Amino acid sequence: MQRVYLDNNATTIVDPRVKEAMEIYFCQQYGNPNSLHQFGTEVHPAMRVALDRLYAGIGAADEDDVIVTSCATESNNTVLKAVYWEVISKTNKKRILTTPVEHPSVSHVCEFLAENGAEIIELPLNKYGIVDLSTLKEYLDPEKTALVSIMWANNETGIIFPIKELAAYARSQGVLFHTDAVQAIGKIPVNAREVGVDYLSFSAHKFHGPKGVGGLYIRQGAPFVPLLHGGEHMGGKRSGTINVAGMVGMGLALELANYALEYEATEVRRLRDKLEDAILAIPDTLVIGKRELRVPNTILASFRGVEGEALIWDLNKQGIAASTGSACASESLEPNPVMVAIGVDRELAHTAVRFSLSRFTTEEEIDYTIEVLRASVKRLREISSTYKKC
Ligand SMILES: Cc1ncc(COP(=O)(O)O)c(CNc2co[nH]c2=O)c1O
Repeated sequence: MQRVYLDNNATTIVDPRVKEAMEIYFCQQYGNPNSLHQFGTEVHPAMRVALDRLYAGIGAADEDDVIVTSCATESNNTVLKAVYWEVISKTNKKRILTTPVEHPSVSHVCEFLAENGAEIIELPLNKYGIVDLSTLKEYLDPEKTALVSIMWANNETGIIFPIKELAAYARSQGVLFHTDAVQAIGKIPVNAREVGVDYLSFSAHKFHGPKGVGGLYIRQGAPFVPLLHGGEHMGGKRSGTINVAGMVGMGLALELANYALEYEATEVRRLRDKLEDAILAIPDTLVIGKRELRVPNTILASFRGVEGEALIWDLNKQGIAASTGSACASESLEPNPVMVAIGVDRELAHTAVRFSLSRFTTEEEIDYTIEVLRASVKRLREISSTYKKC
């Protein structure tokens, strides 16, 4: 049976060139970088190269900070809790403006901060599934707002948010801006200084780097306190012995991902659109978001009358890995929150399936997926208790 991996928004294969670059830091150059002896100091040049790649890869200025974390979840926690300690707990600016479709590593932190005195406002999305500038202007009170936190691209739909104009407005009002760029980096151009954000989170395993390593961009002068204290690593901004192999891998993966942006925008998009067109040719289907307003690799599709979980298990049995947009909750599936937030009817929101490609996806894999998908949907609808051909 052919195996086809179409869940790249969950995690990606490590680029073989990245794996090769990481290998020597396990059994040859394994010293602690903070050690003064040669086993420690010999890894410093590679760390410098990695940091240079990270700065260049996300468009950070020399005076800014880029810290290496364990993952984007840590990066998001770090930003939100730093703003809480440095602004919300010390001033009358108690508000965080965010969206209803953020990743839980933003939304759940906001819920925790709300239990500790923060005021969280979720900005309503427009019919395209994004926050538009007029909405931000309507809700942003600079006297009361500590931070705006809006993701660059949504992990389930791939819908891209207008970060440049939103961040510019927040800055004009003297309000800090954070973007979770996890699903944008490696898919579309990301430049922190160009868009003017104060904080930007990312994660290596989303762009063919290793799992367990992420990063956080901090604009010069942006308020900050560490999430992790206990040592002078990362200039005191993130304590803990540095994951040298992961840092080297993430730096190279980011450089390779940016080299491949043209390929993402053309070939990956072409294969995504080929699959999307085949999905839309199946009766009673829906794809969320206008494709030109999405990152090039993602499809969130609904197949009326077919539970999302049932379809991904059927595909899985035939070697195809996809995921549901919807979060499962015990035996009763929750409707996909993103689809609910952008107004898709709740019945359809139970039928969401996400397909996310990468630069390693082949045309043969897409052709196989189309063939299997057509048959799976047909078969599942024949036994569906809710599907009535419209
Ligand atoms: C937008 C976004 N932010 C943060 C994270 C967390 O990153 P990590 O801590 O480095 O893993 C994810 C992971 N998103 C997904 C993980 O599995 N399916 C997903 O869509 C994400 O999509």
